[in-house]
Amino acid sequence: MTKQVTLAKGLKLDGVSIALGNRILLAVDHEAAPGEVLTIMGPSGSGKSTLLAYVGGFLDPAFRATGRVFVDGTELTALAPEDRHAGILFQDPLLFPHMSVNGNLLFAIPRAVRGKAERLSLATAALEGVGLAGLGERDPDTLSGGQKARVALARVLLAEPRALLLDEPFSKLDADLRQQIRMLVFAKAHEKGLPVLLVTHDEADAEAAGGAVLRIG
Ligand SMILES: Nc1ncnc2c1ncn2[C@@H]1O[C@H](COP(=O)(O)OP(=O)(O)OP(=O)(O)O)[C@@H](O)[C@H]1O
Repeated sequence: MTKQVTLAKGLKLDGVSIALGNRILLAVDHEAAPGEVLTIMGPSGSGKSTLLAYVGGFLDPAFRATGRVFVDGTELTALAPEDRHAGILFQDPLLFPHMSVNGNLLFAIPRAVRGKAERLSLATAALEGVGLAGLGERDPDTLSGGQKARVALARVLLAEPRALLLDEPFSKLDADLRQQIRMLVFAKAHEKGLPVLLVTHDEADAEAAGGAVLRIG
């Protein structure tokens, strides 16, 4: 019989186990509240990115995974990857270089938002929300590292994610900037009630995140 899941809001990793060949890479069971950052730490190769891939629906077929992942009571693992709406940030902001900042932002807005003016106003508000008002026409290559990270955050939020999956997104930023950007990311997640899975090697990130720390490996 299927186990009942009682968590109504937030993220639940329900008996998640991932194996590579005959080796169990990781086994986790955890719940995180909406807006809570669940930090995942562990040595290189312990499976941190693999866990994010399982949640997001892009796990390489070389792995065997079992267990269920819920966000706000919806089982993500029962949905196709494109229906999971996981917002992902990597080390690199991965902005589209051939589009302006606004182009990058407009690209992320769901197609259900049809009006051109409405789309532009959402993009403008998102840019303002990350402290970059007025930079919409800029080419991403002309932005600083911190500004690129802010655009990447605005873009991921515009896609209306159910949860944020962060794979060492602050690791290329220097200390001051790192602190600014991570506080901005955590504040936005909290404001929008988004659960967050944060992969990091940095204890200061985990401390700033303020939530539980899952140590694997
Ligand atoms: N496509 C794949 N096929 C086979 N093995 C893989 C594949 N992708 C990753 N691995 C292996 O799975 C293990 C977990 O990798 P993963 O990238 O999740 O580790 P990680 O904890 O995120 O490491 P790091 O901190 O170095 O980023 C590693 O041993 C890695 O070599």
